Amino acid sequence: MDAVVIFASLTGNTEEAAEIVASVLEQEYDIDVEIYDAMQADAEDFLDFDLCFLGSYTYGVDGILPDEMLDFYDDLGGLDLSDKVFGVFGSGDHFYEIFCGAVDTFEEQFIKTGATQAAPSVKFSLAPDEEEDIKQLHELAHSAVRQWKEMNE
Ligand SMILES: Cc1cc2nc3c(=O)[nH]c(=O)nc-3n(C[C@H](O)[C@H](O)[C@H](O)COP(=O)(O)O)c2cc1C
Repeated sequence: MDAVVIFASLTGNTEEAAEIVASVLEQEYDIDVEIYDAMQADAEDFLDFDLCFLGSYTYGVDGILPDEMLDFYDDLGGLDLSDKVFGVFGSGDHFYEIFCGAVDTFEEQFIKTGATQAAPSVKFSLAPDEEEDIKQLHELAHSAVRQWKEMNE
C-alpha cells in the first residue's frame, strides 16, 4: 500500500495537517508516503497511489477554492479513482461566512471519481493545533488504511 498527500497551503496551516496525516501513515503502518505541494502536482498523480489525500485551505469572496486549485479541481473530476481510498482536509477561519468551503467542494469532486471516502472530511480553524483537530486527522489516516484493507482482502 502506498499513499500521496497533496496540499495547497498559503501560510502553512494546511501543510502542517498534511504532515500529521503523512506521519501517521509512515510511523504507524510503515507506508511509503509522498507529500506534494499542489502547485507542483497534478490531479493525475493520484492515479499512481492507493491512498489519496488532499488538503486545501479556503480563500476568496465566495469562500470556495483558491484560484491556483481551479485547474486541479477540474482535472480531478475527470479521473476514475474507483480503486482508491480518499481523504480530504483543510484549514479555514470561522471569521468568514463559508467555513472551509474548499473542503466540501473537493469532497464532492472526489466522490464523482468513484473513490471510497475514508472518513468524514476534516475541517479546522487556522493551525491544526486543537486536540480534536489532531484526533480527526489521525482518524482520517487510520480509516483510510482500514478501508483499503477491506477493499483488497
Ligand atoms: C482574503 C482571505 C479570504 C479567506 N476566505 C475564507 C473563507 O471564505 N472561508 C474560510 O473558512 N477561510 C477563509 N480564509 C481563511 C484561510 O483559509 C485561513 O487563514 C487558513 O488557515 C489558511 O490556510 P493555510 O495556512 O493552509 O494557507 C480566508 C483568508 C483570507 C486572507
